Amino acid sequence: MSRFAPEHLTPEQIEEQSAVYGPFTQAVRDLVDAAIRTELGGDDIRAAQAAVEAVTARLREREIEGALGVTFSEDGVGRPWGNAVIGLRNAVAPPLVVEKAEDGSRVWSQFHLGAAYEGPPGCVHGGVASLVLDQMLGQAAGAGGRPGMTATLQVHYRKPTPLGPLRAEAWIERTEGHKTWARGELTGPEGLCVEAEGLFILPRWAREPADAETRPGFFE
Ligand SMILES: CCCCCCCCCC(=O)SCCNC(=O)CCNC(=O)[C@H](O)C(C)(C)COP(=O)(O)OP(=O)(O)OC[C@H]1O[C@@H](n2cnc3c(N)ncnc32)[C@H](O)[C@@H]1OP(=O)(O)O
Repeated sequence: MSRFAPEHLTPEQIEEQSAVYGPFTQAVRDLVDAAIRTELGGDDIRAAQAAVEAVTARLREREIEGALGVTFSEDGVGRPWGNAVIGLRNAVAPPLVVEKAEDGSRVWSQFHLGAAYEGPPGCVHGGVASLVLDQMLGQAAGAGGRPGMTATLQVHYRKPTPLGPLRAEAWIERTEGHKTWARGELTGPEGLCVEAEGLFILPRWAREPADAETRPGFFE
């Protein structure tokens, strides 16, 4: 749990970093998509591999140890840039841009899942649907002032989820002490595909006063 770190950047510095890393990460996503779908072969692919390996070696000249974690500015706004679903700097993330209702009662996102997320032919992998809904339910809990970690997640696959444009929505169902039950759904152009319900718990280390010094801003 050491990767919740304060990093006091000004809004201008954050904007500057987003403007650099956001488009770069999108270019890496495009590379992944192109690598899956290209019909080139042989020498063209060997040349592309050498070019990609050269870029990777250049990037590794200066890198952090381990994962990116979540960094926070003084105003408490977090930057989960390494997150697998919403991370601005994570090319594995679609990424989802999550919107929330002003009163915090719901969150939703419209996004696109392409070839990199395929399970059944032409359809979203079930684990990816579950990944997206886990994040959305967690964000619904957070938006309602009830942040927590996923304790349970039950996923109901109602019909295959087509790759392409999708919408996810989530909300808090009920609360009890440090427990929050959230629900959500993933819909495609033809309607509901996946539903999920989950239990989110504010962990003991984040809620006990004895741990206040080590409590990350993430859970405040
Ligand atoms: C704004 C934020 C937006 C962020 C969105 C993030 C979305 C992404 C979400 C994730 O992917 S989180 C990663 C996946 N989840 C985990 O890795 C969680 C791993 N498990 C834990 O860290 C702890 O087990 C957990 C936080 C779930 C509970 O730890 P606690 O130390 O709080 O447990 P404690 O023993 O104090 O139990 C508190 C209560 O919860 C209950 N409980 C604990 N674990 C449970 C469980 N797994 N299922 C059901 N109930 C559980 C426990 O019985 C008890 O109930 P009672 O108060 O009624 O006695």
